[in-house]
Amino acid sequence: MSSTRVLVLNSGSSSVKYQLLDMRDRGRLAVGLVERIGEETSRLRHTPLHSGGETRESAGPVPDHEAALKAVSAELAKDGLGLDSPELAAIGHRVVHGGKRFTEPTVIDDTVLAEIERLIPVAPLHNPANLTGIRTAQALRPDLPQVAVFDTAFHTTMPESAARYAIDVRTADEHRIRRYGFHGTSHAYVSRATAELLGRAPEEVNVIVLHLGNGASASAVRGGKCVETSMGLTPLEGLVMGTRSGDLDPAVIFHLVRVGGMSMDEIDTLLNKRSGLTGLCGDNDMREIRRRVDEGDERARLAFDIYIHRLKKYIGAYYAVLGRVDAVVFTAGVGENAAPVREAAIADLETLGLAVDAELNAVRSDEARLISPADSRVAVAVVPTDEELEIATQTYALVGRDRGAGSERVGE
Ligand SMILES: Nc1ncnc2c1ncn2[C@@H]1O[C@H](COP(=O)(O)OP(=O)(O)O)[C@@H](O)[C@H]1O
Ligand SMILES: CC(=O)OP(=O)(O)O
Ligand SMILES: [Mg+2]
Repeated sequence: MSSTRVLVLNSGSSSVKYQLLDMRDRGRLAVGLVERIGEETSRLRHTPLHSGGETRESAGPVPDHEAALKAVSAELAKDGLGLDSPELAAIGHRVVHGGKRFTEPTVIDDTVLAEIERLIPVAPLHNPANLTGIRTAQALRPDLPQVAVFDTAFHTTMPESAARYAIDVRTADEHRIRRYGFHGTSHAYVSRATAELLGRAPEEVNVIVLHLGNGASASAVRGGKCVETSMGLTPLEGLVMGTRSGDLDPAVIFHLVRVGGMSMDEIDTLLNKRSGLTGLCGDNDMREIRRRVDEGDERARLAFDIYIHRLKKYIGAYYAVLGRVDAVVFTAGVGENAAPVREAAIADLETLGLAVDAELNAVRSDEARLISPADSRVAVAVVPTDEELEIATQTYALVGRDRGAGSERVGE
């Protein structure tokens, strides 16, 4: 029997998203999500697509990522898709921080694990969850290749002028302080899919990608290569996010220590978990914020305005970086679903050739689509991201290459 299936695990700080795909047709056999890991109210949602089966939901505490993965494994087994299947070729993992070293998908061994662990201080919300996902999967299937696909990889093409902070070079080099960028798998997939939507080759088009999920980042992609992105050493820099502040005068931190008497850990928590939309108005979900705005809630209105103001600044900046822009594209939970965010971010940018058609913008769809008027100089688009498909594709390509032609024949 040939092994053509890939399980993809996207372990976030408090969730695990997963997909099982058959790489012969890149079809999804099962998809699911474990949310609110570590809380009393954890929830698992599993859909066995291969059998057209109903979505199954279960609630109850899932204490950590190891327990989450075991629960996922049990759900898959119920559909005969368990991790023990000989049809499984590999497990692909999203790993958020790969530092400077990992520019390509990588088969995980002890050295790779050690490097992901070394990078925990610069991705404290993400790399520990990624590591637990990998270790638990290794324990369940020690014989199977596990592949890491790094969020940072796509951004390694950024020129030094964009990647370096203007601080003392020796200090920066000693501590490997530079801008790495994140969500790269999404930026790569979406920029390519945008070129396809425009009917042009990726090498020909310049795109500004706005990945607006819970974490949010923008990138400027010239001819298929990233030249600038908004996240930096860590996923804290840049846009206003669900719970993260994004850009900030670094002196705010000195002030909070010296005048506010706060510890570094308290400030870390403040900026990563109690800031952004949550910090501004108490909610991080854009649906809830829009509902409150529509009811006339002033705090929610200000939070929304600050979110949009930052987004607009980045659109303008990346327009200038690229010089010529073919498309501005919205993706991820907010970008794909929140029409008011798209409308407000593009409003009053006609002089840049940017506009949104209200009717097209109001359409709800899972398809990649244009939302700019037909005569627009620059396309504005919504392109759903698919990090899991991209990770599966990269994982399968790598494992197929590594196994070589000979091993395929064994046992067939
Ligand atoms: N219909 C919707 N309208 C507005 N915002 C939405 C909608 N659906 C999802 N979102 C937003 O998308 C966010 C999650 O995006 P997602 O890309 O899944 O994030 P992550 O991968 O970081 O968990 C939610 O916090 C919510 O704000
Ligand atoms: C890197 C990052 O911010 O990821 P996420 O949006 O999944 O939190
Ligand atoms: Mg995401």
